[in-house]
Amino acid sequence: MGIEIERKFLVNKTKWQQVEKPAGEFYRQGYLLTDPNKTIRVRQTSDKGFLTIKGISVGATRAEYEYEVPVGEAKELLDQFCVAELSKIRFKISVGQHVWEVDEFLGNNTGLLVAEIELTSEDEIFTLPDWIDSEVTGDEKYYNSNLVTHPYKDWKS
Ligand SMILES: O=P(O)(O)OP(=O)(O)OP(=O)(O)O
Repeated sequence: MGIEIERKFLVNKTKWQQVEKPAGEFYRQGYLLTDPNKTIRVRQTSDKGFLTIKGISVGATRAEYEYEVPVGEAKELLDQFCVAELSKIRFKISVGQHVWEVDEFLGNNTGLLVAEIELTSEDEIFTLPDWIDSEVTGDEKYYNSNLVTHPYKDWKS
C-alpha cells in the first residue's frame, strides 16, 4: 500500500528571504473531487504531470498513490475537470539527510509559506532549519486541498 508520512511547518518569512536556495519550480494543481475523506489531485509542473490519490491523515500518515501522466494531459484535466485549483512555487532544499519542500503560494494564497518534510516513519528524527516556525501537521486548514476552496486571503486572523 502506498503511504505518505509527512510533517508540515510554517516558515518564518524574514529568515526564509535570507536563505540561499536553488530556483523554485512553478506548480499548478487542482482537485477532481471535494470530499474530506479522499482527494484526487492533478499537478502540472514545468515539464511533468501527476495524478495523485490521497486518503485521510492519521497523525502524519496517509495513503498516497501517485502516477506520472503526460504533462499535456495534466493540463487538460486541470482545464476541464478540476473543481478548483491553486498555484505555488516549490523550493527543494537539502538539510542533513532530508529534503525540505517549501511552498510559496500564489494567487489567493499569496503570503502563505509552508514547509514539508517527508519521513520514513512517524518518529524519524530530523533537523529543523532555523527558518522553520510552528508545526501545522494535521491542521486541515493547511491541506492544499483545503486551500483551493478556503484560500489564505479569506482567513480571519
Ligand atoms: O506535494 P505533496 O504530496 O506533499 O502535497 P501537496 O499537494 O503539496 O500538499 P498536501 O500535503 O496538503 O496534500
